[in-house]
Amino acid sequence: MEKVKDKSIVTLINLKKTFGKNKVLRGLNIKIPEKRISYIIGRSGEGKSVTLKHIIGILKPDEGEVWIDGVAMHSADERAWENIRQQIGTLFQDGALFDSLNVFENISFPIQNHTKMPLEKIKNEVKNLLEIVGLANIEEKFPSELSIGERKRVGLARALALKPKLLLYDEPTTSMDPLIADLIDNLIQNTQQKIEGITSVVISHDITSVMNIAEYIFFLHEGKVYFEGTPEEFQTSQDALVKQFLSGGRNGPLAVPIA
Ligand SMILES: Nc1ncnc2c1ncn2[C@@H]1O[C@H](COP(=O)(O)OP(=O)(O)OP(=O)(O)O)[C@@H](O)[C@H]1O
Repeated sequence: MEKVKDKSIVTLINLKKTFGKNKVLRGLNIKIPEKRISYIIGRSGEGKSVTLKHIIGILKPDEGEVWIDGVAMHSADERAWENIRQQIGTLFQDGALFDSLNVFENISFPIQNHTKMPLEKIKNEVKNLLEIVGLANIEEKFPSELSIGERKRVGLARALALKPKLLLYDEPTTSMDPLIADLIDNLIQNTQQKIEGITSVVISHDITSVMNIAEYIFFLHEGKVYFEGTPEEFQTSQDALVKQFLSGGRNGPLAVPIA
């Protein structure tokens, strides 16, 4: 299989994706740095989720290249995608837990599906995963008995179950009150610190979270990366669009405010 030399875990090259007349990605270039927390940000509808879906292979590009961990996924078959997806943990907006399964069954689901680990070991593993996300002794509970924050934590524990190299968060703090948003920001940061070598990618338009915890930022606009850099570079940018995004204001080149 084709390999690249660079060490970025995800590289998207000149990615193009159109739905009907809607040109969503128009030549997107992204190189996600390894072992850091990167944010992909931008206005609603700019293609953040579409980008994420290309990274997990739910969507295929019309044009362009998707490289994951050195493998050319744009020319890969479904089997190769299944293999690579085992290295990717995804935390969807609502945690995406199975309502009819308890916490133990939810977290152990990927382990039971993809490994032959004996039950006793799985029990230990689930306990460890719960510990990483700051929970204990809730294995028997069902999702309906959990708070939003707990559901997110359980979703994260499940995303971590197969020890992924890459962790994707889809709008983790959207429509959360500021206290829960803070808690989730801490969770993202703690997870990054606790799991050696992991790379985190967060899709967000929550500018507070971005500035609190991003180590690197990609700002999408009109189907491309309009600006990329560290939070400091973002904050000191004199670009009118970047400044408007930061302030969330109505005044600036963006016709509609951000959030
Ligand atoms: N499967 C699809 N079929 C048709 N159009 C789609 C599909 N998926 C996304 N789109 C369109 O692509 C555009 C970008 O959507 P996307 O969900 O990536 O935006 P976003 O930047 O994540 O926005 P938000 O912050 O609101 O979630 C939208 O206009 C959306 O309607």
